[in-house]
Amino acid sequence: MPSRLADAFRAHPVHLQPKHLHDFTSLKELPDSYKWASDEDQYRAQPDPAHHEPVPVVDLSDPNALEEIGHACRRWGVFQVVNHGVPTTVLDRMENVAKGFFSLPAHQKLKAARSPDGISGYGLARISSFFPKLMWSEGFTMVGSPLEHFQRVWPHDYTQFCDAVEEYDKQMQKLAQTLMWLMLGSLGITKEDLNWANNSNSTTTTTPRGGPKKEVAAGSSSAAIQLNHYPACPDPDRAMGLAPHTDSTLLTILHQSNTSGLQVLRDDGARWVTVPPIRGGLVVHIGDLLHILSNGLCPSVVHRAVVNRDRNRISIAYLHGPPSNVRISPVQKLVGPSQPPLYRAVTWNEYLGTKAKHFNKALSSVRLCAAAPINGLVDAKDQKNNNNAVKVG
Ligand SMILES: O=C(O)CCC(=O)C(=O)O
Ligand SMILES: [Fe+2]
Repeated sequence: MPSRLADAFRAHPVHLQPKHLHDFTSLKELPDSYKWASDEDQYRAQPDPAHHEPVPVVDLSDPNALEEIGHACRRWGVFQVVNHGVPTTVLDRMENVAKGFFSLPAHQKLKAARSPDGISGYGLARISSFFPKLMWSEGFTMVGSPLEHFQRVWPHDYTQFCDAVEEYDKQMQKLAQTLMWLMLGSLGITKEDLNWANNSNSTTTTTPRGGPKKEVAAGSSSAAIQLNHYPACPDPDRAMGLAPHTDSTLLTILHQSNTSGLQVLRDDGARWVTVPPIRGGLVVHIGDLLHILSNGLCPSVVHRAVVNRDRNRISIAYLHGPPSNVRISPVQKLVGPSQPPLYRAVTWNEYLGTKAKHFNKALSSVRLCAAAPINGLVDAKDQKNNNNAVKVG
């Protein structure tokens, strides 16, 4: 089993490479390879109902924040946070890094291409290989320092971009820890209940730009930063920005630019609900590992990104996971004679490998008990014959 996050996909190389990406800006019509139609009807971009109950917004400075987070975690698996302490300037600076990178000509971006079995770099969404059609997006993943990639792309002014990422990472680490303990606290779980979490304060993703690689302290949590770009699309109703999925994290903190596109699945798969961008606000998703840790009490939210006709969209996901050596299993406190453990123990790396192999069936593949809730998702390849497949709209 790989012990470093960066090695999680070694055994599962992807065959769709960045060279398969089109130059989106030159396309005046949607090519067939991007048309999600007929067989993929369930995944077609559809408007969501205007008056659906909105995704909860939690003000972290509100004395009721813990209670509201508890409610959102159990009922939604997603919420937005405001007054979270991360300065808007830090978010804006990071958004500018993403905009700067994605607006480069294709040959420049390809200098930072992700290798087939690697985790970091520029490329198509990894989940693309599970679908017969391509997604209208491009991404850049950072695990560890982006220094090498940035030097290749911006040989003269990479430092300002590295600095923005480093500051973003620092702020997100802090917020992720705060949110994690609020989410767990709302379930009655304390630091004493998770021995691995006691010394996991010093987390690190990126390293200082010029300096030596920071050693990751034993017990420190791991993370990745994912930049996503969804260019304006000539036929948004037939395209898909990012197909429905759950995140393989404990939790994900998502910053979205001021263009909407993120949707979460609600009402047992009946409806997609848009998560509107809030200036300075951040979206928090529960990932599969927190779902496992909570013994199924908190759903890992199924979400997707749709695209727009006239506007580019950027999103930045901070993917927060446990220390790579830690086995995540349902917390003892939440297990009892009437609540048997629903999942077996997995490390983050092991789970990422499972996800790379089984995609939306990964959670059920680590399930111990038939009663464990799964979120109604099925692999696109199985959809034709499956009556319980997600219905959109
Ligand atoms: O762009 C978005 O809104 C969603 C991004 C996302 O789900 C991801 O990066 O995992
Ligand atoms: Fe996601």
